[in-house]
Amino acid sequence: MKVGIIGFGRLGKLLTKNLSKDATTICYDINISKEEVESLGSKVGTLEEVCKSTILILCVPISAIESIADQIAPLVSKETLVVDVCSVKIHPMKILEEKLPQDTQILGTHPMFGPDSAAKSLYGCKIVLCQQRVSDERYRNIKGYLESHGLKVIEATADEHDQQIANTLILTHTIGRTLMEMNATEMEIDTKGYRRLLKILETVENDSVQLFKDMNKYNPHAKNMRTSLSSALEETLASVQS
Ligand SMILES: O=C(O)C(=O)C[C@]1(C(=O)O)C=C[C@@H](O)C=C1
Repeated sequence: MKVGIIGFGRLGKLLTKNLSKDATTICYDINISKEEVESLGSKVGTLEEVCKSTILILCVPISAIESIADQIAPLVSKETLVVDVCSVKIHPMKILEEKLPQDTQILGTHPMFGPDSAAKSLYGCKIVLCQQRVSDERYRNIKGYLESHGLKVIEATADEHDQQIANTLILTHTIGRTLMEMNATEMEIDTKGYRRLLKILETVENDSVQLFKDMNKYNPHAKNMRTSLSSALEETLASVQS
């Protein structure tokens, strides 16, 4: 089995490192270091070459999915299963369904881990699968592979995913970015609770502003979460002023 990976950013590197232990992998990005790819057990390929893989994983920013779909549409073979790993699910799956040839299979996934939370191992990490345009057999094989590596598979529709992730991941990143904006840092006189609050930064501060903007922009449930967060904060602040 050959796995192609488009996008050699933070998540692309993590997936390359882990998948290369079990499969032949091939990576493509506009700017890519041959040495770094090879150090992870993979090799660099052209866009045409990665598109011929059995499984093609798109590790690109959410806002780049549309242009990547346009680029790969004429190149993917009928046998290729295209997998997206975006932090939102309705948007990329809709785009891929519209843009890719009808007989190309598509699997929506959201690995709920990254280089910070899964630096040592993927064991026990969660991944969401949205079985929308993929055969039962392929879906079962992928689910089995993930579970055999200790991953906890959560099956959901794209809408269920986006609703819950708005109130979990996006809320966390919003609070984390707010703490960063306040320059919150360890102090001599602080508490265990405060240190626990700062822990949020460990999974947020290394992620790009682009990811934060995209996860908000492309999740139709994010606005509701932001509205309830902001009114809850107002209520809380108002309660100490009265
Ligand atoms: O572990 C990390 O590096 C992450 O930032 C992963 C993280 C998170 O914030 O927990 C970030 C984006 C995702 O789509 C899922 C998980």
